[in-house]
Amino acid sequence: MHLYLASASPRRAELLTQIGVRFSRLAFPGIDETPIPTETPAEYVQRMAREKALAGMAAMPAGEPPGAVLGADTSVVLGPRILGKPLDRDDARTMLAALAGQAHEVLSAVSLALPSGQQQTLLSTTRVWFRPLANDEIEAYLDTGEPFDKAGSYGIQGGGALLVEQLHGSYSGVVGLPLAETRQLLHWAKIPYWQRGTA
Ligand SMILES: Cc1cn([C@H]2C[C@H](O)[C@@H](COP(=O)(O)OP(=O)(O)OP(=O)(O)O)O2)c(=O)[nH]c1=O
Repeated sequence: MHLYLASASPRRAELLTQIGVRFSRLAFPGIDETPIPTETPAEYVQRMAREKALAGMAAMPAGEPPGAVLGADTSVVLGPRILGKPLDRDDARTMLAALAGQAHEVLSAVSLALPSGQQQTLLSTTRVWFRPLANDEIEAYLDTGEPFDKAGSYGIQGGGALLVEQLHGSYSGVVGLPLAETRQLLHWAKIPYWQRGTA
């Protein structure tokens, strides 16, 4: 069965390519990412991943071969707060100052929808420890431009690696696509990985 990736994130496409999966990217209209006040962060990221996969399925252009659609969502959670992508530099600064010297959780959900209507969603939780950060370091990191399209305002796969002291969980989950869980979903749908010639 063909696989479609319902994501605009270049990181998710790179991670799928890394594990040797053949797929096409699907352009789909954004979904409403507003949290429901009563849902937990774990419920929120799983709902987002599920809805992205379903929106991708609904937006599949007529004439395309039927296939499975993968969607994913990543949020940074600090205490009761869900930190999404920053609105602007001030917002990114506030997030980084809050994360400095603390542990937080990165929740990453991945969801696979099949043409039959079946769908499975899995969640990965990773604990990340940031070292303490001086204000001028936060400004210097903001100057790299890296924080602005990333949940929690950092990218562990880039210069943000220097903010992190320790991690317990899934590195790929922090980057945006938890690969152990993704492999389980691919296996469930009998979609092959470790294919040659995808990288
Ligand atoms: C914490 C962290 C997040 N991120 C990124 C992963 C996601 O792309 C982004 C979180 O936003 P998401 O809303 O999960 O995804 P997205 O809008 O980028 O892409 P999509 O089209 O699939 O909805 O933050 C990193 O790249 N590195 C990190 O260390």
